[in-house]
Amino acid sequence: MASFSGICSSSPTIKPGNSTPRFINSLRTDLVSFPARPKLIATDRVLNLVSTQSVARDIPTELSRAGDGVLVKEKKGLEKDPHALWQRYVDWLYQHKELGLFLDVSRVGFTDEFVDQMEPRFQAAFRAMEELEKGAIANPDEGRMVGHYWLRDPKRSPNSFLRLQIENTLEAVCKFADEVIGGKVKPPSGGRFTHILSVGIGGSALGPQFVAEALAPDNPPLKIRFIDNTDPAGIDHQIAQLGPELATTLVIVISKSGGTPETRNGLLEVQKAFREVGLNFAKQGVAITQENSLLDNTARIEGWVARFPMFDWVGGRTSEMSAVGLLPAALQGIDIKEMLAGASLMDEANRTTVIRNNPAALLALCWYWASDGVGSKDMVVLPYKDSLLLFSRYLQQLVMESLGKEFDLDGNRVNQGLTVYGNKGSTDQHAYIQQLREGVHNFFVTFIEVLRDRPPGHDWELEPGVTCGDYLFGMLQGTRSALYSNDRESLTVTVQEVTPRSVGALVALYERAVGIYASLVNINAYHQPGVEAGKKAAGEVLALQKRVLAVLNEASCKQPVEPLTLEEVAERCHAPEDIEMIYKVIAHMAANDRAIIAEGSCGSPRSIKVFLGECNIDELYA
Ligand SMILES: O=P(O)(O)OC[C@H]1O[C@](O)(CO)[C@@H](O)[C@@H]1O
Repeated sequence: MASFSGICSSSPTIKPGNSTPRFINSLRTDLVSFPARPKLIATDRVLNLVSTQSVARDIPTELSRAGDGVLVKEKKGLEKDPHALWQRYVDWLYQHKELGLFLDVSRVGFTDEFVDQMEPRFQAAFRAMEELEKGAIANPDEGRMVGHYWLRDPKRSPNSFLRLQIENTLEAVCKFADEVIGGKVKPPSGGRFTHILSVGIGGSALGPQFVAEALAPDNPPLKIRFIDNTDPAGIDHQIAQLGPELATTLVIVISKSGGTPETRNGLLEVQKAFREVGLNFAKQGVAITQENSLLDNTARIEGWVARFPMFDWVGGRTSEMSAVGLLPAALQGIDIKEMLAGASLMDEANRTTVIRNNPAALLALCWYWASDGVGSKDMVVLPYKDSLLLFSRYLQQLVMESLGKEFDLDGNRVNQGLTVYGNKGSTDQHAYIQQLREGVHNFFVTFIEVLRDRPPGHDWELEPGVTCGDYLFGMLQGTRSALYSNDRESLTVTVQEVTPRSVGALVALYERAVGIYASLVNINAYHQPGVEAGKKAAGEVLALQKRVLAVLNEASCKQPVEPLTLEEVAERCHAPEDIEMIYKVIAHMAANDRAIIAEGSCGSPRSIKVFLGECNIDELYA
């Protein structure tokens, strides 16, 4: 059995100090400070953003003419003259020849003055990005470097150790994938691995899910399934769908921290399923995680088939080009080197400091304009291609977990963010486009267009001169025009084809746009402190549930059994203030036959008397 323990365990821990990090914060002396929560004052053709805070000295007079503390952004009506609009289209059209990628921002109404006014902020953002790529501590709260750009261009790593880590991991991923596909690494039952069951959540699932949907061939060497939740029925479904092929399934458990509860639960459930049919999980398990995490240690001690590293300096939501995204992709026969090449080319294009030549900066400019730099409008992402269906879901985490922040880098409460949702065109035309065209005006659209309809030689005309793909094209163009004519702004990203290269480029484009936009609005894009609150609260609920169980158990062991009211349970738990949560815990247990409602019903909480079906004496005296 191939062992990759060398890759995962021999690396010394990299301390930020090893790479002479610079603090991005120190760069920000020349950044403007931003309005915390601008009050919007709309006039006929002018929208004034009145800051509750100071604006920087370098805001051009045009913007700050209303006086200190006031940012005035002119919003003219959208250009409707066809000739002027065509000129705008031509003037602003961005093309990346080698990638076959275009970006059209002509249907976003920013003015030349606005671009000029934003110029100093963009230059500061470009400098911050340059420092980040050199190894600065770009995630100051967590004291971490942010290195996902090095994954596709390892020579940009701040030191040779990191470079080697990246290169070795890529080599190991390719070798392992070749050996699995070629049958050298095989399941204990013999034959070949036929399936992947990926267990992970958030950034440890969304990238692999998006890429599988976008790029996996119709008959991949290994078919992939995902467990990305702690929903037992969902987990059972995935395992049931595998059926006897569980014996030829490679289970890849992905977790940067190695301690995410949903992923741990998924792993325990899968291990149970293996035990039940007499399979040895360790012989089919692969871990992708940080060195010495709980998951890493479990995999090492239990002797799993392989372990691959997840680096401290790669965030979950930007991990698609690490082993997290590359291993599942390679096992599905996707050309991961092409994905990396596409991302690298896009990164290179995004290093220019000329806004109009920098596609990520153009995106950030449009986001800022459309949402007033405070997330006042939502971003609707509409790929007109079924295989890109999950792009909007992938972007939802990338953008919202990165930009949705309560405080800016100076500690001001800003409640920033940019809401992302979407599905696909033209399907959504028959769902919510009605509201986009005519209803509440709280969004801008990003169309994702793919020029190639089908592989060459497969197209046919379903009516004279018109193919199925022409309809899709027509729907996209029609929707774009119809929205614009009603003053709904949109931008369009066009790629020639959905290939590993273009998908890599799309991922890199949005990763950089998020980074630049975060600089523009002065927030840390690389941490997620808000997620902790929900996790902590979930832990408290489960702790309360254990107390409830102990109380009910004690009452249920009495002779005769003593059914308790909710008030009695709450009192015996010493948690009268948690009575509502206690009710919910009991209702959930009752729905799952783990508690018995002796009197009353869950619809009338005050009427309930409850006990446990079984008395656990051992627990009582534990
Ligand atoms: O890879 P992990 O550590 O299991 O985390 C999964 C996800 O959970 C989060 O930390 C937020 O809950 C995401 O940022 C991350 O992608």
